[in-house]
Order: sequence, then C-alpha cells, then structure tokens
Amino acid sequence: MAKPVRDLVLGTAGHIDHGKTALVRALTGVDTDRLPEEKRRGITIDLGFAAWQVGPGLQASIVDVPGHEAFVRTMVAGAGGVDAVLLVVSAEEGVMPQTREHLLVCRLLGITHAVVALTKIDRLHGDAEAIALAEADVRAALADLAPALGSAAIVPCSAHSGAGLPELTAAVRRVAAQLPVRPLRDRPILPVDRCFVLKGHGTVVTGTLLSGQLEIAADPHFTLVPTGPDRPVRELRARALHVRGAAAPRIPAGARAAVNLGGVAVGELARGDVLTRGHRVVAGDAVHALLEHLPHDPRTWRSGTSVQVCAGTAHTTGRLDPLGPLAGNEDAPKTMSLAPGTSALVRIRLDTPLPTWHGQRIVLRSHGGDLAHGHTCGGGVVVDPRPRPGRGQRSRWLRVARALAGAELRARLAALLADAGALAISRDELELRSGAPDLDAVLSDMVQSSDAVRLGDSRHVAAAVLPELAAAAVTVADRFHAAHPDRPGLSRAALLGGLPGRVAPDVAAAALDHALRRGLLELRGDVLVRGGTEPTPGLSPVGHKVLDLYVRAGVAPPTLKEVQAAANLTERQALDALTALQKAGALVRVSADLSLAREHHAALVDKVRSHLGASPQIDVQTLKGLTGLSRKFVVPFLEHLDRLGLTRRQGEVRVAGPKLHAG
Ligand SMILES: Nc1nc2c(ncn2[C@@H]2O[C@H](COP(=O)(O)OP(=O)(O)OP(=O)(O)O)[C@@H](O)[C@H]2O)c(=O)[nH]1
Repeated sequence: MAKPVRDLVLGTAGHIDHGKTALVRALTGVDTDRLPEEKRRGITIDLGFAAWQVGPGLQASIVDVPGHEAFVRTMVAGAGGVDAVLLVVSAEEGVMPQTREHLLVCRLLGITHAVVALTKIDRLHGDAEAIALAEADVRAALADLAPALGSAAIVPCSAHSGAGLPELTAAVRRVAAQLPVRPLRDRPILPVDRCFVLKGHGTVVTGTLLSGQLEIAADPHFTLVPTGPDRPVRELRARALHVRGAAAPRIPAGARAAVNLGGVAVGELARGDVLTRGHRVVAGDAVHALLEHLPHDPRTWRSGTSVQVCAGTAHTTGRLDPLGPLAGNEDAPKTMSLAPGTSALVRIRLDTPLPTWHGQRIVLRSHGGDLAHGHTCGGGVVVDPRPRPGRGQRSRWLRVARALAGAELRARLAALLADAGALAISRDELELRSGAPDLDAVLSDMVQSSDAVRLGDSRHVAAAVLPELAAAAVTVADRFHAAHPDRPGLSRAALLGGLPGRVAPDVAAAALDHALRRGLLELRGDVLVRGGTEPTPGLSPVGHKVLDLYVRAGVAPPTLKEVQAAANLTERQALDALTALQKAGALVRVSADLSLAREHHAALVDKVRSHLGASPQIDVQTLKGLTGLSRKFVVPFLEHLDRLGLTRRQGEVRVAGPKLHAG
C-alpha cells in the first residue's frame, strides 16, 4: 500500500524584493507571479500558489504572499490557515519593515511553526561573519516580535546558486513532522481566496480548508456565507472537489482545496466568502473578540477607534469598543481605553458584514483613512460572532464574552442559556456562538442535570428561568384574584400577557406547565386560578416579597443586607422575615449566612443524590461544578448535608450518608 501523503500548507512572508518568489521558483519550478502587472513591476501583488513535492510522503502547497506594504491585507488572507510560515529574509539587507510587520501578523494569527530562509547569500560571497550577523538580527526579531517562532531554524541559502536549498528542505520536513493534527470533526470552513472559471468545468473556488473535511458523495450541498453588503447567504451545490490538481472524493482539513460549484457564476462570488456547512460561520456586523493591542502601536484604543479588520480572506473597516479585561467578575466600565501592550475583550462594529466564527483569528491594521498605507496594530480571536444586539448591554456582553473565551464547553453553553433568558436559544445559535458543532452530548447532560430545559424545535432555556417565570405567573394570578374576587379565574392569554419582560411563547408555555405541575396554578375548566396547594400559607406581603427574592436568586441567594435593601427593611425586620419563612418551610436554613428557597434546595439535594447514585463520592470541586453554588457556599452546604445525614465526610470527600436514599 502506498504511504499516505501528508499535506502541508506553507505561507511565505518577508519584505518586498527579499526573494520570496525567486525562492519558491527555485524550490518548485513554479513562477507564482502570474499577473502581467506583477511581471512588469517585478513585484508580487496577489497571492501566488505552487505545489511542492518536498520529499517522499510530504507534499506542500505554498501560498506566496506579496511583500509590499500596500498588500499586507493580501498577506493576511494568504497566511490565515497556513500550517507554517517560510520567512524569507535577504542576508544582504537583514530585517526590514515588512519582515517585522509580517512577523507581527504571524503572531496575531497564532502561527507557531516557521522556517527562516536567509537568502541571497551568494551576494555576500562567502562572508561568514556577515551571514552570522544577519542570522543574529533575524533571531532577535523573532524573539521580540513573534516569540512563538523564537526557535525557528534559520537556514542560509540562495535561490540563484541553489546553496542551502537541501538544508532548507530538511528544515521544512522537520517542521512538518511536528505539526498538530487539524480538527476533522469540526464543520468545514473554507475561506475563499480565488474564484475563477475553468474551461470545461465552470466556476471554481479555492482556499485553505481550515477545519473539518469536504466530501460530496453523501451530500453535495454547502452554505456560502458572503462578505460585503447586500449579499445573501446561499446554498450551493458542489460538482467536484480537487486537491493537488486531481479529483478527490474527500478533502481533509489543512489541505489546499478547489471546489467546482454548480449553478453559480463566478461574478456572484468573491474572495472573502466562506464555504461551510451547519451553523459555524455567520456574516455579522458586530463581533466580540479577545484582542491584543501590540506594544509597538503608537495609539491608545478607545471607544470609536477606527481600524481595518482582516479576517479569513476578507477585510473591512470597523470601530473598536473595549469592554473589559478577560479575567475578573466586575461590570464593564462606561468607557475604557486600551494602551499598547495590553489585551482585553473588545466589541468590534463592522462597517460591512464579514464572515466570522468562534475561534477565528483576526488581524487589525490602523489606517488614517488610507487603507493601503497603515500598519498592523493588533489582533486576536473572535469569541462571539453574533453578540446580542441592542444598547446599554456592555456588562452583559462582557460577562458572556468572558465565558465564551473559556475552554470549557459546558460553561460556554451555560452562559449563552443564561444570556438568552426567557427568550431561550436554538441549538444552531448555541453551535454558532460556542463554536462547538458537537455540543449535543453536553447539552443533553445539562438537561439531565436540570441546568437546562429542552423545549420543542431544539430550543433550550436555562432551568432557572422557569421557576422565576412561574413565580411571576403566580403574582399575576394573585393580582387578578384581588382585583376580581367575583370572577373564577383568568384566561391563559391574560396570564401569559401579564408576565414581565419579553418571553418567548414556548418558554411561557413551559413556565405555565412548571407552575401547574407544582400546584402553584390550577386549571379549572378553561381558566387558570391560583393553586390550592398554597406553598406557604399565611405569609405576610413582606414575607412574599422576601421569598420572591430567594426564588429568583436560585443558588446565589441574597445577603441580609441585600434583602434589607430590596425589601426596604431594617436588619431586625429582615431577620424576622427569614425566621418566619424558615418556619413556614418556604426557606431552608443551610448555615447562618445561607438559606435557600425550598425548591432550589430540593433541586440541589436531587443533584447530589443522583451524583452519589452514579459515583461513590463527591468533593467540593465536583459539587461546585454540579450545582453552580459559589465557593463560599459549597462547604457550608456540604456540612448541612452531613447534618441531614444525606452525606458523610470521609477525609476530603463525602460519601452517601444513611438518609440519602431513604426518601
Ligand atoms: N543574487 C540573488 N538575487 C536574488 C535571490 N533571490 C531573489 N533575487 C533577486 O531579488 C529580486 C527580488 O526577488 P523576488 O523573488 O521577486 O522578491 P519577492 O520577495 O518575491 O518580492 P515581492 O513578492 O514583490 O515582495 C529579483 O531581482 C531576484 O532575481 C538570490 O538568492 N540571490
């Protein structure tokens, strides 16, 4: 059996005229400067492509990028998605401005593998000292500008004499052996870098497949997410796939792919569009990203700072709005500035829609209104490709962006569910904003553990929303009974119409069901009435109000001071109200500082019970993850369970107590 061929996408980088195109020609025999203007001016303007058989079992696709400063955007389009970079530096000139800028772009794109070709050594006529000096210059620039590439091999060579080319090839092979495997299970994401008509075939688009795999045997349909204004998302049918110039049934992530599309004219497509499947990519007008503001940039970023945004193979202009630091719990400040050398979560309002996705690397350039002449000033990773629209939501945006920047999928989903609140959220939206197409198992687990409730149509709502809305529905019913003692009850429409805020119809229905099942409301004939199983009979209005606070707060109950403030009580009155609620059984006292509404307490006990049913023990960390209880409450809660006989302490962990499975 033939050995599988490994694909490597290699992007060139380097200052203008340092010899990128000549080196690619020397290595591959391909002249990547194919445009007449490129030939005439002797410079690279657009991306060039060349296949290179590096040796047995290793095939590289080289993306040759322009070195001229006016084409850095094109460089970003070429470098996004490459496995490794071939940095070309003239030994004669050493590190120059675009060498530096390209290194910064590599850093922002998260490129971690490189080989440096210290080329044109024939011009130095064997001057070893000069070569060593140039090498030291490159090494210093790598360490300063792109530390992840700090230990890259630097190979002296010449495209003209051929000296050093075998060593360069060997260095590329070593890099190829170290590359991580691309995620095949993700959706396919193919940012288009060329569209053209191939005689006899029709429309073809090409690009570097960033993730997933392309296959058309089972399903030839793809979604085209467009760049630019007034262009709709389209479903397109692929006729054939090509890789390395030959038809292929399947193309894995990391390869340079060509897709032959049916039913679409080349004029309807553009560089920057993205071919994908599922719900991974969206063309939005705002994204939230974790951005690094490069230390070398002279400006401070403020709300309204204008930048050029290069993302995938597309670019547009946009305005920054720094939201707050990644770490921490505090709210977003009203305005925030971001000094060079710092990082933060930033909202970017895009002037025209750009295909973006969770985890996408972006590069920002500053421009004084002149898009060709700017400089790379920062970049980072998209964490939320479709933040909730609206105004005055900075703290909310920040909270969600912080969670979405985290590695744990469950926490990302929980944040999105909480953010959606009573509007609930679809599975597809969860996939898009969490960046996880394979979220279904985790989502099911959240439903199982009563953190989320599944509605119809693959929509989900945070479980905490339902008791809150049920409590609000009870208030609506109470008010109705007080105002209309003569009427038997109120209609479903009247009750749902009285719920506060915006509530999706399926969530309202689920909340009503929640209230009915708990006896908080009853259906008598065709009207709804306040339930006969009054959960806490004889409560004073103040008692109701305080209980309401605890019901709404879930597992993060208010402090005594917060109870006082919210219900306008003295400390004595608040303590009396709590004692009355505990006596009535509506609140369960866990410790001096912690009481929980009865239903939340019961839900927590249920979780512990089902956990200890499936595994022999539970510790502080597990309980915290399982319940969402804050650190300060976890230990008192466990001690409370010990007292109830539901758990028993054994060193650092708890095991089932004598009463755990009793009731
Ligand atoms: N002596 C010598 N000249 C070289 C070598 N490599 C490239 N050159 C010359 O340097 C000039 C620029 O080379 P290119 O390959 O076009 O440079 P480039 O980096 O691709 O330029 P852009 O793509 O426009 O940024 C040409 O005149 C080449 O012939 C080399 O190894 N030795």
